Amino acid sequence: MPEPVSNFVPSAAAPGAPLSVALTHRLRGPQGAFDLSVRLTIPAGCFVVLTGPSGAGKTTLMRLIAGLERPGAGRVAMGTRVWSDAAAGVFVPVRARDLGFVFQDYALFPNMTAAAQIGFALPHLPRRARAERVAEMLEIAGLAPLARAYPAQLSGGQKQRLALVRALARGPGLLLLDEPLSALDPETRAELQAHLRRMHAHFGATTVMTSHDPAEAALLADRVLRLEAGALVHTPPGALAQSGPAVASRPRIAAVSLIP
Ligand SMILES: Nc1ncnc2c1ncn2[C@@H]1O[C@H](COP(=O)(O)OP(=O)(O)OP(=O)(O)O)[C@@H](O)[C@H]1O
Repeated sequence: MPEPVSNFVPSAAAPGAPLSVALTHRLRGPQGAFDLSVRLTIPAGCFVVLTGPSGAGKTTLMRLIAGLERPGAGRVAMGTRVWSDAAAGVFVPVRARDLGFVFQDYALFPNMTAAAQIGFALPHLPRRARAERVAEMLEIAGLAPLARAYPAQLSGGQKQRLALVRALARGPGLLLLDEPLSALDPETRAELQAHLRRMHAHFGATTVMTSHDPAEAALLADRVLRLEAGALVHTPPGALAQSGPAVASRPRIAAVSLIP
């Protein structure tokens, strides 16, 4: 049985902010060290899916954007706000960045109810406003009847919907989703894909999601990017459904700008 999905009507998208990344970071893989070297600009409100083989550096790139790791060199900026600039010694800690993130393993607190998990993300709000916001987010996630449930009482799809609204509760400009659907069965995964698109339309956050699934990437993304051995490579339209040629035969590109 498909999970019940909230019947809320998406509002006009609130604009996120453009994300600019120009960084280099040394990775140490099993076959030796290599550079993650990425330059891209993602326009406000754009939904980008990042694909590529295992070990290409997708998760590391997400962590560098989030501020969970410091880039070896280069700069990350969200709109006019510089989040990290290695040369200038700027590094805004993750908690001070206008972003939300969701990872494959939910990262929910096992001892907190669904409502408390969302409330935890809103410490800046007065009690009443926080309770209202929590109720609204539970409604959006289709989890209102499960407000008092603990993660162990939720299905995989419910947990991931909860993780998603928790990440969105503050209305972040940027949403980072690292393999958020890969632990789900195919039916729940399809349901969550539709849910993600609705969330994106509703909240309007600039979104970067990693996925190994080319069909999922094509379905969800405004733009699909492919990372191979630390570098972005061109992906001609239609090429994503096939397995790509070897890295060496692909044109390497120094910069991808998604600004029209
Ligand atoms: N903090 C780090 N410092 C240096 N190297 C790292 C660090 N974290 C991961 N690596 C290495 O960088 C490479 C890329 O790892 P990463 O997890 O980013 O790849 P990925 O594309 O997300 O892979 P997957 O699709 O399997 O999740 C791996 O070889 C890993 O061992």
